[in-house]
Amino acid sequence: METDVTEELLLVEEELQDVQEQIKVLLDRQEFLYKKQCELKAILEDCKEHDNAANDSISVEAQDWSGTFEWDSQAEDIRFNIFGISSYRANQRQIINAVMSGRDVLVIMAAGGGKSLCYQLPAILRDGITLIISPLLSLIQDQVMGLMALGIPAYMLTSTTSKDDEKFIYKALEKGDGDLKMLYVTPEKISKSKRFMSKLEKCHNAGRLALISIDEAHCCSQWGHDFRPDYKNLGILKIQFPRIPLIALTATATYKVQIDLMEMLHIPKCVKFISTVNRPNLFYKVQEKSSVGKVVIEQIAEYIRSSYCNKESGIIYCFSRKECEQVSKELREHGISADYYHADMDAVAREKVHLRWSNSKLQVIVGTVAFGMGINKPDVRFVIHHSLSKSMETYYQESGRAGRDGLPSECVLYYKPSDVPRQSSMVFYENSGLQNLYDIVRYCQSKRNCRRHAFFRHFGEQLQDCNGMCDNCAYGAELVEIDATYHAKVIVSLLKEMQNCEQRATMLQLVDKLKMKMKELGASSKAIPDLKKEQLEQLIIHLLLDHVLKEEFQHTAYATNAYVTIGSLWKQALEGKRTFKLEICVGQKQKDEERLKVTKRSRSSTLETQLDELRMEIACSHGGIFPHAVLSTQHLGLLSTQKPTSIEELEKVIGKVKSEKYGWRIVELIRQHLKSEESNGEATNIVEGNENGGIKKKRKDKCTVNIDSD
Ligand SMILES: Nc1ncnc2c1ncn2[C@@H]1O[C@H](COP(=O)(O)OP(=O)(O)OP(=O)(O)O)[C@@H](O)[C@H]1O
Ligand SMILES: [Mg+2]
Repeated sequence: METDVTEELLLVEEELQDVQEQIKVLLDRQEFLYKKQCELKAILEDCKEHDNAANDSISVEAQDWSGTFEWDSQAEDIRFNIFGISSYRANQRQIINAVMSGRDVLVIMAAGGGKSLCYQLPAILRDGITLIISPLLSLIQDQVMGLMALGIPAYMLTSTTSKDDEKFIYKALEKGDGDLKMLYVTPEKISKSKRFMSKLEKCHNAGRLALISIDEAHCCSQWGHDFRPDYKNLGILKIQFPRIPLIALTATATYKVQIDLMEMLHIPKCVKFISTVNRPNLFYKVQEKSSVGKVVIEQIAEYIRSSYCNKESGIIYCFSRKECEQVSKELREHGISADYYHADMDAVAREKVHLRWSNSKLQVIVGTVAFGMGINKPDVRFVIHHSLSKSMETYYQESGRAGRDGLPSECVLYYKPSDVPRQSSMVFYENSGLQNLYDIVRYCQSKRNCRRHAFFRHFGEQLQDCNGMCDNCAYGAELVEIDATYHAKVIVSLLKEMQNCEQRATMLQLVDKLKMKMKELGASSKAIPDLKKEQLEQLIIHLLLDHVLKEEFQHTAYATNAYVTIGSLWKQALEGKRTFKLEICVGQKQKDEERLKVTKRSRSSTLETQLDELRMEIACSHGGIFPHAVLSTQHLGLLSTQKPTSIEELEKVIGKVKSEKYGWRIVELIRQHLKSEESNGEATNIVEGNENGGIKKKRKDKCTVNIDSD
């Protein structure tokens, strides 16, 4: 009798424990939902307020920013002849028109979308000085150097500014002396320098303050991913200079961040331009990662060698500082020009690596997340993630550093399930850290769904066509489905047993135990296939995402360990109420040829390579400006197909300013190229000189346009 009661008591206690666990899961969920509910209610309130505000100014809001404006032809002239940009990208023209009309503007445009032009062009068009606030010295230096190279009087007032320049700037602000069009400062200048603010005030009172631009504006908001306390004080600008148009720009801002920005910067009636998060030129791919480190490096090195033999620039993101150093060392051993960048290095060493890479003297930078916002290089052709990022948002931003010039580029994420616990033990204490991580894990585990669609869903945007620009759309893997319901059951029962003995297991330990258990059970038949280690890991992750399992964490003196235990829905698996399928890749259709077809724009001729070398040489001899400030990669492509041989022809491709500055070197190189082509008998062209020193070309090849300079 007593034993019966004891047994029943045990059962009841077990069930109670079970119920308590489920309650805990539900309470966690409840707390999460309450938080979400509060956030959504706040947003709804803001929406109502903004709708009311918008109704007040409905006549102005209805303005068509793509219409005709008095500054149109002057703007076109500056766009082409100064910036060398042949046409506007989406929203650029409308934004410029809104700013020129004196409106406050909020711009949300993906990385590389061309936000700088949206304030730099009006800055040239408008009379007076434009003040630009940017968070990082390196970003400011890049911008000022690029603008100076175009002959635009742009300056910065930072800790690195010389006394003479400082004097010049203050005089220009106070008295209107000297030629100053754009002034870059960090937010600290606004919040900490009374002297600067008083000079700015004088500039404004004399009617010489034309425009205020706040770049990387998400730094204002605590809800953004890169909050900077000094950005919080920028609200003062609109209070002190209410009539000066203000443009705030950022690559990503959730609705909550947008509302926050408008409030903090005091621009409630701003015109908002929100562009898509889509980066159509980026090819997204998830690559199965070997569990052997050396194999991964070999694969990455081979990928870079074969796909980017012209030393096109790339970034590799690693999980830890140690891994960065290791990966870059091993890549060098494989003949890849690579170096590392992380927060443990001193600022000078970091800057040196960054500069070598920006000048294309180093092909690959291997960095941690510390290698972030300051990256301004437009021609990054590939971003490889050696391990997965901590969220979809971080991955979007990190991978988005590829292809800022709009040309085809690749984003490859090397994924293996055993990388998940490494990340989860870092993020579990963050607000929604695990949920965010599991979102990107879902992205990695998916072998069928469009990668691009995952981004649209994440950012709450309507789905757009991928155009075959992700691995799953371009060459879907050949998959077989394996029924892993039995394995799931064994996993749960194993973990239950361990729980009863107060034992725990990491994912790797669980896989080992599982392999032994399956052997014991004699489970290796057609119905119950023998799964490999990686496949079992994949299944465990699948069960984690489905709440059948969950992760638990324990701090030790050296690290935080992640353990796998049973999750809220463990019973469904144990009782076989749910089937679990595992998708296994058995091959990929024409893998690399397909990828290369969609992403590679092979260099059409040696001319493009020669032009690339020339732009580097010119960059060096012009005070170390960046090669892309001399000619963009798009320019290289255009020049090598159009082959202009006179300054007049060249102006039609790269605009007047660049032609005047670097034109003869470029024209000379193209002429030499045409001559050597002719003497090698490679070309079918007849090339002859004309009296202007230009070269008349009669071409048979289809990609060349006939332009005669006389
Ligand atoms: N209309 C255009 N046509 C061709 N290239 C353009 C155009 N507009 C801008 N670009 C080029 O695109 C690249 C990225 O522009 P920009 O630096 O302004 O991007 P961004 O939106 O500020 O990106 P990020 O968020 O990364 O700072 C630059 O090389 C720029 O010259
Ligand atoms: Mg920018």
